[in-house]
Amino acid sequence: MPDALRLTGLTKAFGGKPAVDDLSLTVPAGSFYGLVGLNGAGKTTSLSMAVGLLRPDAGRAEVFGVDVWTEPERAKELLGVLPDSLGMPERLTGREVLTYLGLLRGLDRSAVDARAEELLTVLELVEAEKTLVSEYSTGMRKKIGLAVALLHAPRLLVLDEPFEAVDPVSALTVRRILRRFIDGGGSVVMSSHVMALVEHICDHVAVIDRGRVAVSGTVGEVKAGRGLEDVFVDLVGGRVEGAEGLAWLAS
Ligand SMILES: Nc1ncnc2c1ncn2[C@@H]1O[C@H](COP(=O)(O)OP(=O)(O)OP(=O)(O)O)[C@@H](O)[C@H]1O
Repeated sequence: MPDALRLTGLTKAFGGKPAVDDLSLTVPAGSFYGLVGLNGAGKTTSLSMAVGLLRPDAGRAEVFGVDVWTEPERAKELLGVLPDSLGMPERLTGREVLTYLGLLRGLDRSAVDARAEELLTVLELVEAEKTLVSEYSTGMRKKIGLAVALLHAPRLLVLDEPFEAVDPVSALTVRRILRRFIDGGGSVVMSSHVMALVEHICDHVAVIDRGRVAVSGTVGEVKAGRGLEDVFVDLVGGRVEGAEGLAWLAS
């Protein structure tokens, strides 16, 4: 079986400043892959190029062997995406968003209705289903975004910080949903800043540093008997200044 995601030499600069620099990464089918890195390391830019939301300056992105840029329609059938900033139809309710996007993706009405019902229930958005998306909290937006990503039963989920701002109970639900998705043959790539979470739920991890892959592999290989946080800080944290200044805070 082809790899779920294969990124080869992805490169992107903004205003001449490299954000992603010749980044290559392979996500095996069936894996739960975590991407970690400091703020501004290039995770969102890489994931956006990986799913066809941002055109790379150079490099390729393939989903199950399908090139995201030359065969976008085929690739998008295989992909479920939770982007960093959700461009949602703000004047629709959560249910309306699911119905609208489900029909747009070619699902028939009864399938859309049944799946929307189930997703809203499982993600505990039933109370909010009459509320316009513009009035959703940050965590609710993440959850409806995840529902949108799952709606057409993709084979690969690409999730930019899916747990950010999600309450602990919902986080557990999302973890269960993702686990079930993997157990059913799906593959997941997600970015996160929470090392403990990545260590616990992912089987593969890549540390992104200044637009490149600093290290990647199975979580066991990357950790090499240590904690993921220690490995991460050793790899990318050494140049960070401490908080020795700020003496005025103690006054
Ligand atoms: N649209 C843009 N215009 C200009 N610069 C950008 C743009 N998008 C990203 N960058 C820059 O590219 C670099 C990588 O940003 P990116 O958002 O990919 O990092 P990240 O690893 O996702 O960070 P975070 O963990 O804070 O979300 C940063 O220096 C950022 O300022």
